[in-house]
Amino acid sequence: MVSNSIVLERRNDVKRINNGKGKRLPEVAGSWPIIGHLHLLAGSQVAHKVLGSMADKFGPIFTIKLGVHRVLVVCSSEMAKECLTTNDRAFASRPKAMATELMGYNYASVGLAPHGPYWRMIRKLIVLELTSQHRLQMLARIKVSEVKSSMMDIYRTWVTNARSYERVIVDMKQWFGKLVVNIVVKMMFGNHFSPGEQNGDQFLKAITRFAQLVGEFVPSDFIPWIRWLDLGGYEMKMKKTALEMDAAINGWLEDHKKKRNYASTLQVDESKDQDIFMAALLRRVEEAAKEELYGFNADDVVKSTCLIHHDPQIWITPFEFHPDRFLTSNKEVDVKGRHFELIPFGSGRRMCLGMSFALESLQLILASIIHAFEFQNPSNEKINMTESFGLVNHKAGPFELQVAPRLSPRVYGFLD
Ligand code: HEM
Repeated sequence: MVSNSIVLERRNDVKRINNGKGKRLPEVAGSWPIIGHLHLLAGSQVAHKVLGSMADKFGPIFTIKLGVHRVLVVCSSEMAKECLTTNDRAFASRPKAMATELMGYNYASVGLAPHGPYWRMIRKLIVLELTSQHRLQMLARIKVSEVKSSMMDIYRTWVTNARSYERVIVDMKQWFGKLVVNIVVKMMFGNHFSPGEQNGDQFLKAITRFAQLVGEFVPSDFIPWIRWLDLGGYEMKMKKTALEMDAAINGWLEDHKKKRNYASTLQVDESKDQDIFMAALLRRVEEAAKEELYGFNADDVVKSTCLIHHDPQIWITPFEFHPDRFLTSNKEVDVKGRHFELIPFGSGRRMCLGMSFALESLQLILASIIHAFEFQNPSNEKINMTESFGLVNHKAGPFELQVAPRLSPRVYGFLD
Protein backbone atom coordinates (compact mmCIF):
# COMPACT_ATOMS: atom_id res chain seq x y z
CA MET A 1 0.00 0.00 0.00
CA VAL A 2 1.49 3.31 -1.03
CA SER A 3 1.56 5.72 1.84
CA ASN A 4 -0.36 8.94 1.37
CA SER A 5 -2.10 7.90 -1.79
CA ILE A 6 -5.49 6.49 -2.53
CA VAL A 7 -5.77 2.75 -2.68
CA LEU A 8 -8.93 1.30 -4.09
CA GLU A 9 -9.22 -2.41 -3.93
CA ARG A 10 -12.05 -4.53 -5.23
CA ARG A 11 -12.68 -7.26 -2.72
CA ASN A 12 -16.00 -9.05 -3.03
CA ASP A 13 -17.34 -5.99 -4.79
CA VAL A 14 -16.20 -3.72 -2.01
CA LYS A 15 -14.30 -0.71 -3.23
CA ARG A 16 -12.05 0.63 -0.58
CA ILE A 17 -10.64 4.09 -0.30
CA ASN A 18 -7.77 4.63 2.08
CA ASN A 19 -5.49 7.60 2.16
CA GLY A 20 -2.65 5.80 3.87
CA LYS A 21 -3.37 7.55 7.17
CA GLY A 22 -5.71 5.01 8.72
CA LYS A 23 -8.86 3.24 7.64
CA ARG A 24 -11.25 6.11 8.21
CA LEU A 25 -10.65 9.22 6.19
CA PRO A 26 -9.91 12.22 8.38
CA GLU A 27 -12.83 14.55 8.82
CA VAL A 28 -12.18 18.25 9.18
CA ALA A 29 -14.57 20.07 11.43
CA GLY A 30 -14.52 23.81 11.26
CA SER A 31 -16.17 26.98 10.26
CA TRP A 32 -18.53 25.45 7.74
CA PRO A 33 -19.64 28.64 5.95
CA ILE A 34 -16.00 29.35 5.08
CA ILE A 35 -15.20 25.80 4.07
CA GLY A 36 -18.54 25.75 2.28
CA HIS A 37 -17.37 28.42 -0.04
CA LEU A 38 -14.15 26.54 -0.65
CA HIS A 39 -16.07 23.47 -1.59
CA LEU A 40 -17.85 25.43 -4.28
CA LEU A 41 -14.67 27.09 -5.43
CA ALA A 42 -12.25 24.22 -5.32
CA GLY A 43 -10.82 25.24 -8.69
CA SER A 44 -9.82 28.72 -7.55
CA GLN A 45 -6.51 29.95 -6.24
CA VAL A 46 -8.10 31.01 -2.92
CA ALA A 47 -9.03 27.38 -2.35
CA HIS A 48 -5.53 26.35 -3.36
CA LYS A 49 -4.02 27.84 -0.18
CA VAL A 50 -6.56 26.56 2.33
CA LEU A 51 -7.18 23.14 0.80
CA GLY A 52 -3.41 22.85 0.21
CA SER A 53 -2.63 23.22 3.89
CA MET A 54 -5.44 20.78 4.77
CA ALA A 55 -4.01 18.27 2.28
CA ASP A 56 -0.55 18.68 3.88
CA LYS A 57 -2.07 17.84 7.23
CA PHE A 58 -4.69 15.20 6.38
CA GLY A 59 -3.43 13.65 3.18
CA PRO A 60 -4.67 13.95 -0.40
CA ILE A 61 -8.23 12.85 0.40
CA PHE A 62 -10.34 13.84 3.38
CA THR A 63 -13.90 14.76 4.28
CA ILE A 64 -15.29 18.04 5.53
CA LYS A 65 -18.60 18.52 7.29
CA LEU A 66 -20.87 21.20 5.87
CA GLY A 67 -24.13 21.48 7.77
CA VAL A 68 -25.87 18.15 7.19
CA HIS A 69 -23.55 17.17 4.32
CA ARG A 70 -20.22 15.44 4.41
CA VAL A 71 -18.03 16.31 1.43
CA LEU A 72 -15.16 14.21 0.14
CA VAL A 73 -12.31 16.48 -0.98
CA VAL A 74 -9.95 15.02 -3.57
CA CYS A 75 -6.62 16.80 -3.84
CA SER A 76 -4.32 14.73 -6.05
CA SER A 77 -4.37 13.45 -9.61
CA GLU A 78 -3.92 9.86 -8.43
CA MET A 79 -7.05 10.06 -6.28
CA ALA A 80 -8.99 11.92 -8.97
CA LYS A 81 -8.15 9.08 -11.33
CA GLU A 82 -9.53 6.48 -8.93
CA CYS A 83 -12.70 8.51 -8.39
CA LEU A 84 -13.28 9.18 -12.08
CA THR A 85 -12.43 5.71 -13.40
CA THR A 86 -12.94 2.77 -11.01
CA ASN A 87 -15.57 4.62 -8.98
CA ASP A 88 -16.99 6.92 -11.64
CA ARG A 89 -20.42 5.25 -11.49
CA ALA A 90 -20.67 5.86 -7.74
CA PHE A 91 -19.82 9.55 -8.16
CA ALA A 92 -21.86 10.20 -11.31
CA SER A 93 -24.69 12.22 -9.78
CA ARG A 94 -24.93 15.91 -8.85
CA PRO A 95 -25.86 17.33 -5.45
CA LYS A 96 -29.24 18.93 -4.90
CA ALA A 97 -29.09 22.69 -4.61
CA MET A 98 -31.48 25.60 -4.62
CA ALA A 99 -29.83 27.03 -7.75
CA THR A 100 -30.40 23.78 -9.66
CA GLU A 101 -34.01 23.63 -8.61
CA LEU A 102 -34.94 27.25 -9.29
CA MET A 103 -32.72 28.14 -12.25
CA GLY A 104 -32.17 24.66 -13.74
CA TYR A 105 -35.81 23.74 -14.37
CA ASN A 106 -36.11 21.65 -11.24
CA TYR A 107 -33.07 19.45 -11.98
CA ALA A 108 -33.88 19.09 -15.69
CA SER A 109 -30.62 20.72 -16.91
CA VAL A 110 -28.22 18.15 -18.27
CA GLY A 111 -25.25 19.49 -16.30
CA LEU A 112 -27.11 19.53 -12.99
CA ALA A 113 -29.54 16.60 -13.31
CA PRO A 114 -29.14 13.57 -11.08
CA HIS A 115 -27.60 10.49 -12.68
CA GLY A 116 -30.32 8.26 -14.16
CA PRO A 117 -32.40 7.53 -17.29
CA TYR A 118 -33.48 11.16 -17.83
CA TRP A 119 -29.89 12.44 -17.69
CA ARG A 120 -28.73 9.65 -20.04
CA MET A 121 -31.45 10.50 -22.53
CA ILE A 122 -30.80 14.26 -22.59
CA ARG A 123 -27.01 13.86 -22.70
CA LYS A 124 -27.33 11.47 -25.66
CA LEU A 125 -29.62 13.92 -27.43
CA ILE A 126 -27.16 16.79 -26.95
CA VAL A 127 -24.20 14.70 -28.08
CA LEU A 128 -26.05 13.65 -31.25
CA GLU A 129 -27.72 16.93 -32.11
CA LEU A 130 -25.38 19.61 -30.84
CA THR A 131 -21.85 18.61 -29.92
CA SER A 132 -20.99 15.71 -32.26
CA GLN A 133 -18.11 16.27 -34.72
CA HIS A 134 -20.62 16.07 -37.58
CA ARG A 135 -22.87 18.75 -36.08
CA LEU A 136 -19.91 20.96 -35.15
CA GLN A 137 -18.65 20.79 -38.73
CA MET A 138 -22.10 21.76 -40.00
CA LEU A 139 -22.16 24.73 -37.64
CA ALA A 140 -18.52 25.77 -38.13
CA ARG A 141 -19.42 28.65 -40.46
CA ILE A 142 -21.38 30.26 -37.59
CA LYS A 143 -18.24 30.38 -35.47
CA VAL A 144 -16.23 31.88 -38.31
CA SER A 145 -18.83 34.56 -39.09
CA GLU A 146 -19.30 35.49 -35.40
CA VAL A 147 -15.53 35.82 -34.89
CA LYS A 148 -15.32 38.01 -38.01
CA SER A 149 -18.15 40.23 -36.87
CA SER A 150 -16.62 40.61 -33.38
CA MET A 151 -13.30 41.59 -34.95
CA MET A 152 -15.17 44.19 -37.00
CA ASP A 153 -16.48 45.60 -33.70
CA ILE A 154 -12.90 46.12 -32.45
CA TYR A 155 -11.88 47.64 -35.77
CA ARG A 156 -14.87 49.99 -35.71
CA THR A 157 -13.96 51.09 -32.17
CA TRP A 158 -10.43 51.77 -33.35
CA VAL A 159 -11.59 53.77 -36.41
CA THR A 160 -13.97 55.84 -34.26
CA ASN A 161 -11.70 56.49 -31.29
CA ALA A 162 -8.04 56.27 -32.24
CA ARG A 163 -6.21 59.47 -33.08
CA SER A 164 -3.93 58.89 -36.12
CA TYR A 165 -2.59 55.33 -35.74
CA GLU A 166 -2.66 55.05 -31.96
CA ARG A 167 -4.10 52.11 -30.12
CA VAL A 168 -7.50 52.14 -28.42
CA ILE A 169 -8.43 50.58 -25.10
CA VAL A 170 -10.69 47.53 -25.41
CA ASP A 171 -12.05 45.45 -22.51
CA MET A 172 -11.17 42.01 -23.86
CA LYS A 173 -13.06 40.24 -21.06
CA GLN A 174 -16.31 41.76 -22.21
CA TRP A 175 -15.39 41.12 -25.84
CA PHE A 176 -14.66 37.40 -25.25
CA GLY A 177 -17.79 36.95 -23.10
CA LYS A 178 -20.08 38.47 -25.67
CA LEU A 179 -18.50 36.54 -28.53
CA VAL A 180 -18.84 33.18 -26.77
CA VAL A 181 -22.50 33.81 -25.88
CA ASN A 182 -23.17 35.01 -29.43
CA ILE A 183 -21.68 31.84 -30.96
CA VAL A 184 -23.70 29.55 -28.69
CA VAL A 185 -26.95 31.51 -29.05
CA LYS A 186 -26.58 31.71 -32.82
CA MET A 187 -25.95 27.95 -33.04
CA MET A 188 -28.99 27.19 -30.95
CA PHE A 189 -31.51 29.84 -31.94
CA GLY A 190 -30.12 31.36 -35.13
CA ASN A 191 -29.88 34.76 -33.39
CA HIS A 192 -27.14 36.92 -32.02
CA PHE A 193 -26.85 40.16 -30.08
CA SER A 194 -26.80 43.38 -31.98
CA PRO A 195 -25.25 46.20 -29.93
CA GLY A 196 -27.89 47.65 -27.62
CA GLU A 197 -30.48 44.98 -28.53
CA GLN A 198 -32.76 44.71 -25.52
CA ASN A 199 -33.28 40.94 -25.57
CA GLY A 200 -29.53 40.34 -25.93
CA ASP A 201 -28.49 42.71 -23.16
CA GLN A 202 -31.14 41.26 -20.89
CA PHE A 203 -29.95 37.71 -21.56
CA LEU A 204 -26.28 38.61 -21.07
CA LYS A 205 -27.09 40.19 -17.70
CA ALA A 206 -29.26 37.24 -16.68
CA ILE A 207 -26.67 34.63 -17.67
CA THR A 208 -23.94 36.55 -15.80
CA ARG A 209 -26.16 36.67 -12.70
CA PHE A 210 -26.95 32.97 -13.14
CA ALA A 211 -23.24 32.07 -13.16
CA GLN A 212 -22.67 34.19 -10.04
CA LEU A 213 -25.64 32.73 -8.19
CA VAL A 214 -24.64 29.13 -8.94
CA GLY A 215 -21.31 29.87 -7.23
CA GLU A 216 -22.89 31.44 -4.13
CA PHE A 217 -22.82 29.72 -0.78
CA VAL A 218 -26.54 29.24 -0.02
CA PRO A 219 -26.95 28.36 3.70
CA SER A 220 -30.14 26.32 3.19
CA ASP A 221 -28.35 23.95 0.78
CA PHE A 222 -26.46 22.74 3.83
CA ILE A 223 -29.15 23.19 6.50
CA PRO A 224 -32.37 22.52 4.53
CA TRP A 225 -34.80 23.31 7.36
CA ILE A 226 -33.83 27.02 7.40
CA ARG A 227 -34.88 27.52 3.78
CA TRP A 228 -38.04 29.41 4.73
CA LEU A 229 -35.82 32.20 6.15
CA ASP A 230 -34.24 32.81 2.72
CA LEU A 231 -31.03 34.09 4.31
CA GLY A 232 -29.23 36.36 1.87
CA GLY A 233 -32.35 36.60 -0.34
CA TYR A 234 -30.99 33.94 -2.72
CA GLU A 235 -34.36 32.33 -3.39
CA MET A 236 -35.81 35.65 -4.50
CA LYS A 237 -32.79 36.50 -6.68
CA MET A 238 -32.73 33.05 -8.31
CA LYS A 239 -36.45 33.12 -9.16
CA LYS A 240 -36.03 36.55 -10.74
CA THR A 241 -32.99 35.44 -12.78
CA ALA A 242 -34.81 32.31 -14.00
CA LEU A 243 -37.71 34.45 -15.23
CA GLU A 244 -35.33 36.84 -17.00
CA MET A 245 -33.53 34.00 -18.80
CA ASP A 246 -36.86 32.48 -19.80
CA ALA A 247 -38.12 35.78 -21.18
CA ALA A 248 -35.02 36.29 -23.36
CA ILE A 249 -34.97 32.70 -24.62
CA ASN A 250 -38.70 32.67 -25.35
CA GLY A 251 -38.23 35.78 -27.48
CA TRP A 252 -35.55 34.07 -29.55
CA LEU A 253 -37.53 30.85 -29.88
CA GLU A 254 -40.52 32.76 -31.18
CA ASP A 255 -38.32 34.56 -33.75
CA HIS A 256 -36.72 31.27 -34.65
CA LYS A 257 -40.06 29.56 -35.23
CA LYS A 258 -41.18 32.41 -37.45
CA LYS A 259 -37.98 32.40 -39.48
CA ARG A 260 -37.65 28.70 -40.14
CA ASN A 261 -39.61 25.57 -40.47
CA TYR A 262 -39.17 24.56 -36.88
CA ALA A 263 -39.55 20.86 -37.58
CA SER A 264 -36.37 20.86 -39.63
CA THR A 265 -34.24 22.41 -36.90
CA LEU A 266 -32.90 20.83 -33.71
CA GLN A 267 -35.54 18.71 -32.05
CA VAL A 268 -34.57 19.79 -28.56
CA ASP A 269 -37.25 20.41 -25.95
CA GLU A 270 -37.63 24.20 -25.75
CA SER A 271 -37.72 24.30 -22.00
CA LYS A 272 -34.26 22.80 -21.75
CA ASP A 273 -32.45 24.58 -24.55
CA GLN A 274 -30.37 26.76 -22.30
CA ASP A 275 -28.94 23.81 -20.42
CA ILE A 276 -25.72 23.59 -22.31
CA PHE A 277 -24.36 26.73 -20.70
CA MET A 278 -24.23 25.02 -17.39
CA ALA A 279 -21.36 23.16 -15.90
CA ALA A 280 -20.77 22.04 -12.36
CA LEU A 281 -17.82 20.52 -10.65
CA LEU A 282 -19.54 18.87 -7.73
CA ARG A 283 -20.57 15.24 -7.84
CA ARG A 284 -22.98 13.41 -5.56
CA VAL A 285 -22.25 10.00 -4.09
CA GLU A 286 -24.88 7.43 -5.09
CA GLU A 287 -26.93 6.24 -2.10
CA ALA A 288 -26.28 2.57 -2.84
CA ALA A 289 -22.55 3.14 -3.19
CA LYS A 290 -22.28 4.83 0.20
CA GLU A 291 -22.86 1.56 1.93
CA GLU A 292 -20.59 -0.33 -0.43
CA LEU A 293 -17.67 2.03 -0.03
CA TYR A 294 -15.65 1.06 2.92
CA GLY A 295 -13.75 3.68 4.88
CA PHE A 296 -15.69 6.80 4.04
CA ASN A 297 -19.16 8.12 4.28
CA ALA A 298 -19.71 11.22 2.17
CA ASP A 299 -22.64 12.82 0.38
CA ASP A 300 -20.77 14.96 -2.14
CA VAL A 301 -17.38 14.82 -3.82
CA VAL A 302 -15.28 17.71 -5.00
CA LYS A 303 -11.93 17.59 -6.73
CA SER A 304 -9.62 20.49 -6.11
CA THR A 305 -8.48 21.07 -9.67
CA CYS A 306 -6.40 24.02 -8.57
CA LEU A 307 -4.29 21.80 -6.28
CA ILE A 308 -4.09 19.06 -8.91
CA HIS A 309 -3.17 21.48 -11.69
CA HIS A 310 -0.44 23.07 -9.57
CA ASP A 311 1.08 19.96 -8.03
CA PRO A 312 4.83 20.68 -7.84
CA GLN A 313 5.55 16.95 -8.05
CA ILE A 314 4.13 16.97 -11.57
CA TRP A 315 4.61 20.50 -12.86
CA ILE A 316 7.90 22.40 -12.87
CA THR A 317 7.23 26.00 -11.72
CA PRO A 318 3.47 25.30 -11.57
CA PHE A 319 2.38 28.94 -11.17
CA GLU A 320 4.36 30.26 -14.10
CA PHE A 321 2.97 30.56 -17.61
CA HIS A 322 5.14 28.30 -19.76
CA PRO A 323 2.97 26.95 -22.57
CA ASP A 324 6.06 25.33 -24.13
CA ARG A 325 6.00 22.77 -21.29
CA PHE A 326 3.33 20.96 -23.36
CA LEU A 327 5.89 20.56 -26.12
CA THR A 328 8.71 19.46 -23.83
CA SER A 329 8.54 18.25 -20.20
CA ASN A 330 4.78 17.51 -20.24
CA LYS A 331 4.29 16.78 -23.91
CA GLU A 332 2.35 13.57 -23.29
CA VAL A 333 -0.34 15.41 -21.27
CA ASP A 334 -3.59 16.59 -22.87
CA VAL A 335 -6.84 18.02 -21.48
CA LYS A 336 -9.18 15.34 -22.83
CA GLY A 337 -9.84 13.52 -19.57
CA ARG A 338 -7.22 10.79 -19.93
CA HIS A 339 -4.45 12.47 -17.96
CA PHE A 340 -5.65 13.20 -14.46
CA GLU A 341 -2.93 15.76 -13.73
CA LEU A 342 -4.79 18.14 -16.10
CA ILE A 343 -8.58 17.83 -16.12
CA PRO A 344 -10.10 21.27 -16.86
CA PHE A 345 -13.05 19.53 -18.58
CA GLY A 346 -13.39 16.81 -15.94
CA SER A 347 -13.41 13.16 -16.90
CA GLY A 348 -15.67 10.11 -16.87
CA ARG A 349 -19.44 9.95 -17.35
CA ARG A 350 -20.11 13.58 -16.43
CA MET A 351 -17.25 15.02 -18.43
CA CYS A 352 -17.84 18.35 -20.19
CA LEU A 353 -20.03 18.02 -23.27
CA GLY A 354 -18.69 21.16 -24.88
CA MET A 355 -14.98 20.24 -24.84
CA SER A 356 -14.42 19.85 -28.61
CA PHE A 357 -16.50 22.91 -29.30
CA ALA A 358 -14.63 24.95 -26.66
CA LEU A 359 -11.16 23.84 -27.84
CA GLU A 360 -11.91 24.49 -31.50
CA SER A 361 -13.50 27.86 -30.75
CA LEU A 362 -10.59 28.95 -28.55
CA GLN A 363 -8.09 28.09 -31.26
CA LEU A 364 -10.05 29.97 -33.91
CA ILE A 365 -10.64 33.04 -31.73
CA LEU A 366 -7.07 33.34 -30.45
CA ALA A 367 -5.45 32.68 -33.83
CA SER A 368 -7.76 35.22 -35.52
CA ILE A 369 -7.25 38.09 -33.11
CA ILE A 370 -3.51 37.56 -32.64
CA HIS A 371 -3.15 37.60 -36.42
CA ALA A 372 -5.34 40.67 -36.91
CA PHE A 373 -4.43 42.97 -33.99
CA GLU A 374 -1.51 44.17 -31.92
CA PHE A 375 -2.05 44.14 -28.18
CA GLN A 376 -0.28 46.02 -25.43
CA ASN A 377 -0.70 46.25 -21.68
CA PRO A 378 -1.59 49.95 -21.02
CA SER A 379 0.37 50.04 -17.76
CA ASN A 380 3.82 48.79 -16.85
CA GLU A 381 2.36 46.74 -14.04
CA LYS A 382 1.70 43.02 -14.16
CA ILE A 383 -1.91 42.26 -15.08
CA ASN A 384 -3.93 41.51 -11.95
CA MET A 385 -5.34 38.01 -12.43
CA THR A 386 -7.43 37.90 -9.22
CA GLU A 387 -10.49 35.73 -9.87
CA SER A 388 -14.16 36.37 -9.28
CA PHE A 389 -16.35 33.68 -7.72
CA GLY A 390 -19.15 31.89 -9.49
CA LEU A 391 -19.78 28.88 -11.66
CA VAL A 392 -16.63 29.85 -13.56
CA ASN A 393 -13.68 31.65 -11.95
CA HIS A 394 -13.44 34.61 -14.31
CA LYS A 395 -10.80 37.32 -14.01
CA ALA A 396 -12.35 39.66 -11.42
CA GLY A 397 -11.82 43.08 -13.00
CA PRO A 398 -11.92 44.13 -16.65
CA PHE A 399 -9.14 42.96 -18.97
CA GLU A 400 -8.29 46.20 -20.70
CA LEU A 401 -5.67 46.17 -23.43
CA GLN A 402 -4.47 48.71 -25.96
CA VAL A 403 -5.38 47.40 -29.37
CA ALA A 404 -4.51 48.41 -32.95
CA PRO A 405 -5.17 46.62 -36.25
CA ARG A 406 -2.14 45.18 -38.04
CA LEU A 407 -3.71 44.27 -41.42
CA SER A 408 -5.45 45.99 -44.30
CA PRO A 409 -9.02 47.30 -43.61
CA ARG A 410 -10.39 44.75 -46.11
CA VAL A 411 -9.53 41.94 -43.72
CA TYR A 412 -11.95 43.48 -41.20
CA GLY A 413 -14.67 43.88 -43.82
CA PHE A 414 -13.95 47.59 -44.53
CA LEU A 415 -12.89 49.16 -47.82
CA ASP A 416 -9.37 50.70 -48.02
C1 HEM B 1 -13.11 26.27 -21.80
C2 HEM B 1 -14.40 26.00 -21.67
C3 HEM B 1 -15.01 24.95 -20.77
C4 HEM B 1 -14.51 24.34 -19.65
C5 HEM B 1 -13.13 24.53 -19.01
C6 HEM B 1 -15.52 23.42 -19.16
C7 HEM B 1 -15.39 22.60 -18.04
C8 HEM B 1 -16.38 21.75 -17.57
C9 HEM B 1 -16.26 20.94 -16.37
C10 HEM B 1 -15.06 20.90 -15.44
C11 HEM B 1 -17.40 20.22 -16.24
C12 HEM B 1 -17.74 19.24 -15.10
C13 HEM B 1 -17.19 17.88 -15.43
C14 HEM B 1 -17.32 16.86 -14.30
O1 HEM B 1 -18.24 16.91 -13.48
O2 HEM B 1 -16.43 15.99 -14.23
C15 HEM B 1 -18.25 20.57 -17.35
C16 HEM B 1 -19.50 20.03 -17.57
C17 HEM B 1 -20.30 20.38 -18.64
N1 HEM B 1 -19.98 21.26 -19.67
FE1 HEM B 1 -18.29 22.31 -19.89
N2 HEM B 1 -16.61 23.49 -19.99
C18 HEM B 1 -16.34 24.42 -20.99
C19 HEM B 1 -17.16 24.77 -22.04
C20 HEM B 1 -18.39 24.23 -22.28
C21 HEM B 1 -19.23 24.59 -23.40
C22 HEM B 1 -18.88 25.63 -24.47
C23 HEM B 1 -20.35 23.84 -23.30
C24 HEM B 1 -21.57 23.80 -24.19
C25 HEM B 1 -21.57 24.11 -25.47
C26 HEM B 1 -20.23 23.00 -22.11
C27 HEM B 1 -21.17 22.10 -21.67
C28 HEM B 1 -21.05 21.34 -20.52
C29 HEM B 1 -22.12 20.46 -20.02
C30 HEM B 1 -23.49 20.25 -20.64
C31 HEM B 1 -21.64 19.86 -18.85
C32 HEM B 1 -22.38 18.88 -17.92
C33 HEM B 1 -22.20 17.46 -18.36
C34 HEM B 1 -22.95 16.48 -17.47
O3 HEM B 1 -23.13 16.74 -16.28
O4 HEM B 1 -23.36 15.42 -17.98
N3 HEM B 1 -19.02 23.26 -21.53
N4 HEM B 1 -17.61 21.49 -18.15
